[in-house]
This record gives sequence, C-alpha cells and structure tokens, in this order.
Amino acid sequence: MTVPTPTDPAAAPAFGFRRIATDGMARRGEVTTAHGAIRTPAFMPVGTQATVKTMYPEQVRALGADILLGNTYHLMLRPTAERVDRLGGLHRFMNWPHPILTDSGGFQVMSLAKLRKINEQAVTFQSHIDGSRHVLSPERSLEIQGLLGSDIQMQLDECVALPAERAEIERAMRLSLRWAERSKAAFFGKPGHGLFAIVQGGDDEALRVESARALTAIGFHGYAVGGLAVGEPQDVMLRILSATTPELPEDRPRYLMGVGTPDDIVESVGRGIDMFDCVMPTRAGRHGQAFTRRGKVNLRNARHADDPRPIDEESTCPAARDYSRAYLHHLVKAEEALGAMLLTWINLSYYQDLMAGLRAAIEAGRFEDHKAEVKAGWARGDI
Ligand SMILES: Nc1nc2cc3nc(NCCc4ccc(C(=O)O)cc4)[nH]c3cc2c(=O)[nH]1
Repeated sequence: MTVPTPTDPAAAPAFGFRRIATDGMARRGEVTTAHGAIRTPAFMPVGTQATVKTMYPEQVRALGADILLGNTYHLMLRPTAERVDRLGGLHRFMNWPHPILTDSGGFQVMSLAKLRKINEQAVTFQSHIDGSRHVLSPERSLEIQGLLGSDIQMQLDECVALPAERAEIERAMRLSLRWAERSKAAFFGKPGHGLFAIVQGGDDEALRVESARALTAIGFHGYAVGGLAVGEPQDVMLRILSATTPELPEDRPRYLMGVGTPDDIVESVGRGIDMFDCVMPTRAGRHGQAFTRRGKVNLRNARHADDPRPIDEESTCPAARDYSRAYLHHLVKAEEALGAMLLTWINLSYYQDLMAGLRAAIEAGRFEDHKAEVKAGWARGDI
C-alpha cells in the first residue's frame, strides 16, 4: 500500500464535532472532516459499490446529503482498495468530493460471504463474487479504509443477529472490544479523518453499558451503536438506545448503524443519535415504494393507474412534483429503469427533508412538537 503521506495539517481541518443546540436528548450538531462538514442529525445514503444506486452524485448532493456510506467488504473484493487508491481514492473514483464514511466489513461478511470463520485474529471468508479467499483483520480493515481515503472509518467488529444467547452476545461484544483496542493502535489518523468505535451487546442492557463505558475509556472520534436493526422489534431497539446513549460522551457524534424507517429515525434522534444509514429508501425505491410526508405509497398498486397527481405537489424534488402517480405506476409495472430512478430520488429527497426538519426543530427547541406533527402526517393515510 502507498504509505499515506500526511497531508499538510494546515490544509485539512481537524476532525471535530460541535453541538449547536440540544432539546431533551436530541442534539443539533456539526461534524467537521477533511472533505467538509456534516449537519447532524444526518442521514447517509448508502453507496455500497461506490455508487448510490440509480443516482448521479450531483443529484445526491443537491437533495441535501452531506455524507455517503461505502462498504469495505464490497470494495475490497471489487475493484479492490489498492486499485481505488491508485486511481486517487474513493472520492475521486466516484466523483463525490464530500465526506464518506466506510463500514468496516464485519457485518457484510456475516450477511453476504460464504464459508466465513471468525477467530481472535480475524475473519476469513470466501468472496460471494468469485469464491476467492480473504482475511479481514481489524488492521487490514483500516488499511483498506485508509486506501479508500474514507473520512470516517469504522472499527472491525462482530455483530450477532437477534435473538441470541447471552453467552454468544457477550463473547462477540468482548471480541469487538479487543478489536477496538487494536483498531485504535492501527489507525493512521490523517488530519480530518476519524475512527469510530462500535458498541455491541445485543439486547442486554448491562452488556451495552459495559461496552459503551469501555470504548469511551479507550477514546474515539465517534461512537456507533451496532448490533441493532438485525431483526429485533422497534421497542427493543429503542430500549437499548435509551440504555446506551447516556453512557457515551456528549461531545462526540453517535451513529446508529443500519437504521432505519422514518419512525425509527425520529425516535432515535429523541434518544440522542446523530447519524444514520440505511438501504431502505434506495432499495424500496427500486421495488416501487415511495416514502412521503403522508406515509409509504406502493406504486405497484393498480389504484394509481389513472391518478394524475404527483407524489407530493409541495415537494421541491422534481421527481415528487413533476411526474404523475399514473406514470410512476406504469414505469414500475413495465420495469423501466426510470421508475427506480425517480422513486429512489423521491425517497432520498424525503429522507433528507425529514433530517432537515429535525435539525430545524431541535434548533428551535420544538423537537417533541415536530415529532408529533411528522407522525400525524404519516397517520393521515390519504396518500
Ligand atoms: N460494522 C457494523 N455494521 C453494521 C451494519 C448494520 N446494518 C444493520 N441493519 C441493516 C438493516 C436493514 C437491512 C435491509 C433493509 C432493506 O432491505 O430495506 C433495511 C434495513 N445493522 C447493522 C449493524 C452493524 C454492526 O453491528 N456493525
């Protein structure tokens, strides 16, 4: 790997987080990175294979996204981190000159790879693409994320699906703690680049508190809550958040991995979470589903076949304002690519509008009122 030449410290701002306002547990903040600032609460569109599927990066930026998520697992297999590095890094490669967070690969290995084995040293697995064998250690994961040029790098961890035996949850949580120590020791830390630890502990509050306190004692630029959105009901996720976020430093960003629905996001912001990522808006868009201020709309449903109304005439998003439901229904039924493009645009625009509304409400000290207004919109049902 090319040894990362430390950029001129004066050139890149230090990695940082500042709280602008708080309202109960909800926080309005800003993360600063080498590639720009992130307004929080923030939603990160998922760009797994160096693209937010069906979207131009300029479009993603225009709808208000400050940061994208990339995946170590996918990019190490194809086109490989070394090739992306030779081509100038992930920002250059995908023409996204703004912040990028990369997941460390552990979760994707467990959900995608074949013949995977985990031990103290590393995860070994076979590529789901061509069956080639790979080893992912805490150190190799950060080497890959450094080659990609990721602004926020995640520690390698072990996430267990729920429900699970307490002994299994504890084993994985402790392994993740030891891997957090190794990650901190291995992190190069170019100016403006941060390393986030990941809290594990399943649905066990005591293990979650132990993990959060231990990671805080080690010290990281930010803290993710992992091991959720893995099949547990929303009330379990929220109970775990309520037990975990108070144990994390108030002056560092908190990132809830893989979450979630608009309701998950609103409830989690109210429990002190600052950053989110989820494939839901993009994947649902490719499957004919639209997220709107008045809830979800399934454009595959025949009831839309003659409906001339746009999805949301008040939206600033051209895809939500300038195209009829009848047309979207037609495109989806005909499996036309434009259907996936327009619905992905609609969904990401809605998620960014949701985040912008939450940020403004926290600044105005009216988070609870705004939460009630947003939920009332979803309940209207006249979509
Ligand atoms: N390193 C690391 N990464 C994670 C990613 C996650 N992603 C999730 N959940 C995604 C849930 C998910 C999956 C699919 C869809 C859809 O098809 O719409 C929506 C949500 N939970 C997650 C937990 C972890 C974790 O502990 N550690």
